[in-house]
Amino acid sequence: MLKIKNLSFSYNQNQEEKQALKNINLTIEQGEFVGVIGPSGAGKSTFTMALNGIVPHFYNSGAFYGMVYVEGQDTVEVSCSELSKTVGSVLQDPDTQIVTSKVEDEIAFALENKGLERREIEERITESLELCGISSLRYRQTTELSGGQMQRVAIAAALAERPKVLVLDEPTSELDPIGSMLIFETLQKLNKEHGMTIIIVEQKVMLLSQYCNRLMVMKEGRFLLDGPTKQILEEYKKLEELGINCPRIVKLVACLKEAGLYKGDMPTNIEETCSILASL
Ligand SMILES: Nc1ncnc2c1ncn2[C@@H]1O[C@H](COP(=O)(O)OP(=O)(O)OP(=O)(O)O)[C@@H](O)[C@H]1O
Repeated sequence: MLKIKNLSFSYNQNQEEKQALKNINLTIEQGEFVGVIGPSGAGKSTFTMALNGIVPHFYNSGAFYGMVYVEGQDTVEVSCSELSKTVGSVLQDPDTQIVTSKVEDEIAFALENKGLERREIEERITESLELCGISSLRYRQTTELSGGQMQRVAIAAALAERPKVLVLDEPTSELDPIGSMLIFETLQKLNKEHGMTIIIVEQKVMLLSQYCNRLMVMKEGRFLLDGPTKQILEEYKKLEELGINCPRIVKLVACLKEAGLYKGDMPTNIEETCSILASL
């Protein structure tokens, strides 16, 4: 479980510096699959970094107020490496995350540091590469990888650690639609079968609608909307005002609602939309 109390953060101690996070209070239960959206500069990356301890540990010239508890651990009290046993992270820029020269070494790196046996490490490398659809990259040099391949290697490395909580910051930004869907399918499997808590910042709202059970909408350091996915999609007018491009299925059903032709729930996927259309 993640519990955040009165969290505020600015990157600079300067009082006039704009706060990147402003008095955030929320709880995320174990097993939730949470999508975070919001315009550029809203504070999404800063929020993810507050969950894995990068904020405040790597930004110690900043001003951090409040508390973030991850599975009962206070992120200020516990080091990032200790926290990483519970929280896996996929950063926005995989270049900054990848530290070894060969893909399989990248996956093995944290596992070796944890002192796992060679056989266990082998199993986890094979499994996580398969889950991310990149088994063929196992013996490749990391410097030869495309941006999308790097993203998948970073995700595979995080998954191999089997964290209770996985925080991902735009992990599909360099992937095509099929590659992006494959990542979401993998995350869904881990969420459903292993109860992994997933918090993902993502621009592709359609994917979030399909896979997340909760959506949180951020602007200027605050969460303006937070609730079950369907409920947040009902707020399509506010989403558009915030500059968030709603999925086409939401736009279509919104037109039906406004024309008085449909009064039910907002769909979250194509199948639900088709049955709404068929019922008309
Ligand atoms: N290293 C930093 N030093 C100073 N200010 C920063 C730093 N990183 C981010 N900020 C500021 O903090 C605020 C929140 O930025 P953040 O990157 O968290 O937003 P975001 O929603 O993730 O944006 P994007 O979608 O563009 O990645 C912005 O005003 C940004 O300029």
